[in-house]
Amino acid sequence: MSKAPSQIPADPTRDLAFDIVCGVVEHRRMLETTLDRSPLTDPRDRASAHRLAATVLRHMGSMTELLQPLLRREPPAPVRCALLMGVAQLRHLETPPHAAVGTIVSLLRRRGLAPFAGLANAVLRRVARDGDELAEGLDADRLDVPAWLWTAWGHRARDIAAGLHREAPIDLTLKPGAVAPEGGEMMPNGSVRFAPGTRVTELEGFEEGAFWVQDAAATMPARLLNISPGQSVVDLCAAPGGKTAQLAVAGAKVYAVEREETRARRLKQNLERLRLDAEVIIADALQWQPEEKVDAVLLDAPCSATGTLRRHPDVLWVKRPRDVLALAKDQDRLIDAAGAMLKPGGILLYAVCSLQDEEGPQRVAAAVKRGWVLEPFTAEELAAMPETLTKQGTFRTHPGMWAEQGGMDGFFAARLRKTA
Ligand SMILES: C[S@@+](CC[C@H](N)C(=O)[O-])C[C@H]1O[C@@H](n2cnc3c(N)ncnc32)[C@H](O)[C@@H]1O
Repeated sequence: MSKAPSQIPADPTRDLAFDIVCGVVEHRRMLETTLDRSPLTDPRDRASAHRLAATVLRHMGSMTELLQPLLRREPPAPVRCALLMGVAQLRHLETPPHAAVGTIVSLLRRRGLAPFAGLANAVLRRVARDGDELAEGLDADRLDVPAWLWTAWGHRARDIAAGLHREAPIDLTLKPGAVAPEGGEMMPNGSVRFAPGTRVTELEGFEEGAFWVQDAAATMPARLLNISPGQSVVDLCAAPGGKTAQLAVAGAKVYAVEREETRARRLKQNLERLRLDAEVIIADALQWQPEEKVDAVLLDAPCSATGTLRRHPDVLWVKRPRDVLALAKDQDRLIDAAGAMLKPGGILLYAVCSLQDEEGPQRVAAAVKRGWVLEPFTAEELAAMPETLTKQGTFRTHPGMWAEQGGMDGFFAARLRKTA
């Protein structure tokens, strides 16, 4: 006899993970959007739901392929999502088989999908028993990346895909003179690296503002601006403020421009915790102008964020090629808006956390055609990460780099000089 819904044990973590996965698969809804809407408040439950959903999204292509021979006909999308959660628990999260199967059967019953409970029970038991055999010969790296991205990444695709299968570590940037919290690994660029999932608010020095969270690759654009104390810098698209903090530490007069009010509030809070000074301006970078022209602009432009897929695997299945083209147009506009803020001869450091050529090298080539001059980075400037210097003198990273030490986010950066 099937259980009445009220007798089925509650499981808010898996309910939220299910909502996240279904949101991505059925509605192309970003993971954070579902998380923001969730009434679940306990931070540990939210973190567990996030981890389960992210694991599904990270391995979705290969797990879909693994399930294929076990399904006689295509199940409804929510049932497929629940099955994928079951496979993720069994094959990637080391959940004991009875729990992995039982929790998914209960989930289906709670969510009005009881007629599929038997199917889930049979399919997941089979995966628990014969999973290794079913996975044999599957090219997980290839299957877990949508075809359009695989093609766009060219010869780097396999290395990037392998990097995406690893959970991202947590990197800290230290304030000058601060002592690194215990347990971290010092990286060649000076970042201190901790294991994925580390709770930074519990690390020594957090309250005192000794550090902020920033991927090793993300530290480079602000550094490559080579700002001198007293220079004026506009940080465009600034929240949550990792790069603003670096510019403030360098002794610049910093104007941090952010369009979203809630994100600007977070930026202010971060600066307060770090006891650093910058003028935070809530404005659209396309409209705002400083009262006086500045020496430099750092533009960390809004982008497809494919460089941060390790942390945001939903982007794999939510973004489409046309999103990249639309973003590229905005990036051109932002580059020229930055030009209007600069003194003649001023420097623009253009950066995106994207792996796509359209948002990186192609934007720089287009800017050069419009009169900007590319000022190549030197080998000395990138001595800590020599593999990131391209032939053109731009900076480029991807998640397959530093593979032995846990990888890094994908970033692109170029230095452009305003001519007149
Ligand atoms: C990639 S994040 C920036 C990360 C940030 N630079 C850092 O290092 O912490 C992009 C930010 O740009 C903001 N943004 C997007 N378009 C904008 C615009 N036209 N004007 C100002 N801010 C914008 C977004 O709200 C978002 O906070």
